[in-house]
Amino acid sequence: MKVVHFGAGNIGRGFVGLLLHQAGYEIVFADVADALITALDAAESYDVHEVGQEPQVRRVDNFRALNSSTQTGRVIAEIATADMVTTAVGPHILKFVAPLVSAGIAKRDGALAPLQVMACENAINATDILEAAVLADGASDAPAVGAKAIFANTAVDRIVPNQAPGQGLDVTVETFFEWVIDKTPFGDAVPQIAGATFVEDLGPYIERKLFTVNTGHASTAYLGHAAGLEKISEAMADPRVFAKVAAVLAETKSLLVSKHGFAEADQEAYVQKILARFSNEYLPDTVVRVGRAPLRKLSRHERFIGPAAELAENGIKPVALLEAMGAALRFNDPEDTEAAEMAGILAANSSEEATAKITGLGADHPLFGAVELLVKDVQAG
Ligand SMILES: NC(=O)c1ccc[n+]([C@@H]2O[C@H](COP(=O)([O-])OP(=O)(O)OC[C@H]3O[C@@H](n4cnc5c(N)ncnc54)[C@H](O)[C@@H]3O)[C@@H](O)[C@H]2O)c1
Ligand SMILES: O=P(O)(O)OC[C@@H](O)[C@@H](O)[C@H](O)[C@H](O)CO
Repeated sequence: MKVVHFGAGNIGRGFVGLLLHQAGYEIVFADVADALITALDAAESYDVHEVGQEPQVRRVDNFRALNSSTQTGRVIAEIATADMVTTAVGPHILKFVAPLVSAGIAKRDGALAPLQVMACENAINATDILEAAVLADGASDAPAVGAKAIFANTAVDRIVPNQAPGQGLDVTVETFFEWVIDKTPFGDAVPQIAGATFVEDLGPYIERKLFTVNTGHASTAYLGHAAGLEKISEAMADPRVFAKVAAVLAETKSLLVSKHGFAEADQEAYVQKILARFSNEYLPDTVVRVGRAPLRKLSRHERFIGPAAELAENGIKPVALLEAMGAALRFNDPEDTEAAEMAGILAANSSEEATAKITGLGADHPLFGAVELLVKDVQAG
């Protein structure tokens, strides 16, 4: 069995690559970072260091690596004969990967079993985004794509920080992981991946993950950054940040319990587990990594506006979420291009225009006025 995996970064090597290796797949990593691809292709193996309680080291081998910007023909040929394509590149990058997936599907022998495509990104239904881009590419018409490939949404959860310089290809990760995959597109050909969970209705799991793990994580990052802290575990050790993050997760918990029918006690246990994961002091994770790309994180259906808008629609003011969003609007990591873009939007627009541009909310939405007040506050300096 062979998988072509786009994105040989943190989650690509430290989670998707590891689980698919353990499931017996040969991995062809495809990435645009030339030094990384050269090193991976020359290596026999790399190690995944799981840190925290019950630490482990796991070895990954049986892989090759290709540069997906300079070796496109070879990447397409690999996809044409692969069993699976996965991605971990970032939701905004899927449109750049799609033409290669589309060409690989077009080249595929119709007698082969359908290619199984899964985008492993932090976004609601990321695989649907990739599928839409593959269809828009037009190398094959929709019935031909439908006959030769199946697309399954997934929710992936494992904290993988940026890796220390000098660590080579090895990856440090937390011990916890969860990979939930929509079972319905696979029919009788559900892949055997130890550790992955296949479910009939993925929607609640994706929202639970994004609006608990990622909402809480981003809140920790922005509130920690505002407090002058560098590491996520340091932010969690600050009682004021911790209390605010816990309050954010109490708000999203109330939404998730009422919307999806998760048992209150189960969701509370999930929240407590996540707070402990953020506090893992063996994990060298930083507020700038977790806070990266604030415009993406503040967009309409993402981890802040998504749950806060639904709470407001239900007549509930999301107080703690709004405080975390205020910190997000002030995120000013000089290395982050979206932070600079956000500062430009805040400087060049009225509060109403900036609120609409950053959040995608309509001026008549019940959350709009409260977010506009945050925007005004940031604009006032
Ligand atoms: N790191 C985590 O804790 C974590 C956990 C769950 C999900 N995710 C999600 O996984 C995705 C990747 O995150 P990450 O932390 O691994 O980021 P990363 O920056 O470590 O890795 C992304 C990789 O994609 C590569 N890339 C960029 N453009 C590409 C292109 N056009 N073609 C092929 N490769 C390309 C980059 O060179 C990089 O190696 C994101 O959607 C993220 O939200 C991350
Ligand atoms: O990857 P992002 O930028 O969407 O979010 C940053 C972190 O919250 C994220 O990478 C988490 O570490 C991960 O989602 C845990 O499963």
